[in-house]
Amino acid sequence: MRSDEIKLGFSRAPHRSLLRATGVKEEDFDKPFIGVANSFIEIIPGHFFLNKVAEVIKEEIRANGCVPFEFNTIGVDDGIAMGHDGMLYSLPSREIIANSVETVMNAHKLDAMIAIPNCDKIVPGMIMGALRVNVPTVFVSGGPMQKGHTKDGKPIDLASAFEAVGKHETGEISDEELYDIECNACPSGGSCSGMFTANSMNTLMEAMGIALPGNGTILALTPERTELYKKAARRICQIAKMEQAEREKFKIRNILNENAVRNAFAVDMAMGGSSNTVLHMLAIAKEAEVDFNLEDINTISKRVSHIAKISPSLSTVHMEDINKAGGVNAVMHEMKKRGDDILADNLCIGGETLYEKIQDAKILDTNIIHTIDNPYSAVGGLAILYGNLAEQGAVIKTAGITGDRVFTGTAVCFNSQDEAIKGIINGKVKAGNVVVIRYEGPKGGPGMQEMLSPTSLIMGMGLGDKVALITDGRFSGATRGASIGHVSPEAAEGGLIGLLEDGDEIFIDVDNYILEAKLTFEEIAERRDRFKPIVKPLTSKWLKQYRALVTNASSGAVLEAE
Ligand SMILES: CC(C)(O)[C@@H](O)C(=O)O
Ligand SMILES: [Mg+2]
Repeated sequence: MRSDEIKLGFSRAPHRSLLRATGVKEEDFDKPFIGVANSFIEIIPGHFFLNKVAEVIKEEIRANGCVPFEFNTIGVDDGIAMGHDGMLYSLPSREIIANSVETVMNAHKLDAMIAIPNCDKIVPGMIMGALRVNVPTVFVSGGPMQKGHTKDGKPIDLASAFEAVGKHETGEISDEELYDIECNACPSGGSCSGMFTANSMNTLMEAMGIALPGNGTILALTPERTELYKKAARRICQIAKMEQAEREKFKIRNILNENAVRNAFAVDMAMGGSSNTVLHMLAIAKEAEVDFNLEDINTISKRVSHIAKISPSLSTVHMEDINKAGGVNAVMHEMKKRGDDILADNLCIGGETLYEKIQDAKILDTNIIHTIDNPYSAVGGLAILYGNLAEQGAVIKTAGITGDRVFTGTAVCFNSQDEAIKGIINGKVKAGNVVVIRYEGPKGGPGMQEMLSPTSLIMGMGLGDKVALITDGRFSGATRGASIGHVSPEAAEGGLIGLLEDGDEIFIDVDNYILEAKLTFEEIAERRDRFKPIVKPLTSKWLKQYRALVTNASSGAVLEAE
């Protein structure tokens, strides 16, 4: 056992002494030590109950002959950090989480891990940490939130709350209506109810085979979810007690391989996942040492049909509806009917292969999960655009476009999200504009802010199908409309987005993957000569460290040190 390093021999008497102080009994020294990577934190609705979840899991681990050691990571609630400089810390928190998991698991030589994430950055952070540690690992997320309802019964969620701010701004809704939405959009604990970033990542874990079926869709705080926690705990114990050769198969790098990464993107396409999945999956692929690049996404997108539309792309459908309609297994079973190359067969943490896992799954409601011959679209819900404005790529969630897929507009430039919010509210943005928000990339922000406030204001103010938005920052999973993010290279590293001026003509063609500024070589060269990138003043030591090490979005905004 890996934990023999801290358990065996006379030289480890002090180590055992310390372990005894934590409650380890004589008979426990023969058992596998399981790290329980939890993310209990009181300020996130998807996490405030995870202390109780960990208790259930630890009890099951003890009952199954292993010894649990719980530790916790931090988390940022993107919704609460939204629209102010708190969001600068959101993406960087992914690195702290990855580093925390690596630190605790490796410092104490634990044998296996069960990870309990839920919201946006906690999921990829824990996966990245787990990949560095590379022991058998089962993921089981806290679970999604129920959808909410207004007083008159209309389904709502967090996206409705953000868009309501724009509607209130234009006078379309009253103070009372805004208050009704505020009080009812988030009716329970869990990760916000739509296919936002958290639930997208929790769903992709099923496709990658690192979590058991139901992980993406079974509601939090339900008996069904508690069963899933227990099942996951039993499974990690089963694996931890296997003979070494058998156990080896379930080390996370043997499960989360190239096939798993490709399967994750395929499911993402079929279900219209958050644009943030691109950033996180690229970072995960890098950590797993899998050869996967941004360009590969369009190849997958062309092959996969979009068959499940969920909020924010379809405001009436939420994760609980997908669960009732058969869950992610039913989606995968249906997707596979389009061809053998849609999903690769691959070992899953439950012990079966992906094909075995989905073979009996059925769609129970074809209004919610469409059949393969009746897709929402024949291509997937995400696309990567290229052109002089995005030589290394930019991301758009095609599933969320409400207006034209070809758009020519004139640029209105803002050098930060704050400037953009003020500009939009003050009527600086008009139909036919392309809103440019720059210096919000991983380095420029720093931290690549998620911009649900500007995109929701645009939707809420009725400009959704009349303007486009491009940024080197990123969006929320709750963002809709022609919003193009992750523009790389970013302004802070000299990308053309930094050279744009008000009035420039910008051309977007989603189906041909184009994002271009209509500028001549001479114009660009002349502007580059007088270009001086803005460096935002920073007081935070952590954000300074982050800015020094972070790479751009086209490589997942990972930290790189020599
Ligand atoms: C606050 C949200 C909606 O959770 C957002 O963080 C996302 O990325 O989806
Ligand atoms: Mg987010």
